[in-house]
Amino acid sequence: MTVTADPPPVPRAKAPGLGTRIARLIARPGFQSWAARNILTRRIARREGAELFDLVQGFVKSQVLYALVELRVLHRLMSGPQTTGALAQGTGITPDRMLRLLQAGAALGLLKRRRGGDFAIARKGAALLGVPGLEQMIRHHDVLYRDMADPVALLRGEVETELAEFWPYVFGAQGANDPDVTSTYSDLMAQSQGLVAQDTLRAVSLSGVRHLLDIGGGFGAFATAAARAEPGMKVTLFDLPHVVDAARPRLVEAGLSDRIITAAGSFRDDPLPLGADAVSLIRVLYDHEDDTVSALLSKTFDALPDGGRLIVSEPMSGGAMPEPAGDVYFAFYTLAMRTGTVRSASRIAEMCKAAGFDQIASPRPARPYVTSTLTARKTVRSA
Ligand SMILES: C[S@@+](CC[C@H](N)C(=O)[O-])C[C@H]1O[C@@H](n2cnc3c(N)ncnc32)[C@H](O)[C@@H]1O
Repeated sequence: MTVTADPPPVPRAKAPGLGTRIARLIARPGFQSWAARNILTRRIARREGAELFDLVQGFVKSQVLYALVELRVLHRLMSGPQTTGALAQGTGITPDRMLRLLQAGAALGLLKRRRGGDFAIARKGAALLGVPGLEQMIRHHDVLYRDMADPVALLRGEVETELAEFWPYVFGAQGANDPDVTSTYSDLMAQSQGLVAQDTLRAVSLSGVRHLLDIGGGFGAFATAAARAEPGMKVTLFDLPHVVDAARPRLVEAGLSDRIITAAGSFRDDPLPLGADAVSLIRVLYDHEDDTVSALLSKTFDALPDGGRLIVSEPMSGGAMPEPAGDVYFAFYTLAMRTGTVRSASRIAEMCKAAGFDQIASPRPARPYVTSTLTARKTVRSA
């Protein structure tokens, strides 16, 4: 961890506003101990104290979760309640240390400690196993964890992050030609895509669309879900050559290869396929810097006919109303990727407007940690 000299003090406001005066009062240790005892404030003080401690121990919780997943404790409990000794077997972990992990898992609500001292799966633990891609996501966090070991250095841009190598396609079509690499990232993406597709299709109607162009469509999970939702609609899946090669057999397997055609290319360097009256960009923009996004939105605008629709779906920043998934997890994830960023719906709307789109709408997301959506239209104004 970098040893950081204290940054220079900021000038103290001579006539601070009410918010600052209250904050100065709350920050006094004497006030804190008074508030913890006072009958009117003690409930709030205790709740905030517990919330603060939760923030402090956040990384320990994540690492406990990682160990539970890595040791397949949740899976093993799906066969029924187990003793600590049975769960320690074959893990290389002594029973007393396994008990520590199990106690932690129970404290996190993933397991239940039973009266006899053995452990059972809890509802939340079972739900974790039922979310597609969640275990894989947790397991690849060893990389993010290392990248964030020194968050100040990460913010200063001094860390050669591993995530940047894990997702090399973001550096352009050239970096993505290793089939092993593209298949690793696309598997992880495809696992979580079902949920994203579900929430996107709930938030956005594709009714009336004849032909959808899914740019950066990965293995085709969204294309597949969209084609099933709109049986009369044709879909073109556009992505980098190796990704498209991997998507094709999946589309055949889904029995949709006649309605979903693939087009290989880079949206940076190649023209977009023409003929679609709607374009979807699902988890594509947040991988890229503003210049690339602006160029892509302009290209998309040009490729659409009058009245054409644009659908953007990805985790977003809360903007003026910061939000935990977008402004904590995804903001730092994209920082570790060293390209791209999460943007608020209003920032994406601004960029869409600059590209020529109008009728921009962003429905309230049902699960902002899964995705948020924005829609826009191309309206050609007669001179
Ligand atoms: C984060 S993934 C999202 C994939 C899919 N839409 C999903 O939500 O699962 C971003 C996708 O954009 C594709 N992509 C990245 N750069 C691209 C480029 N220059 N041209 C075309 N596709 C690109 C990647 O190959 C990848 O499939």
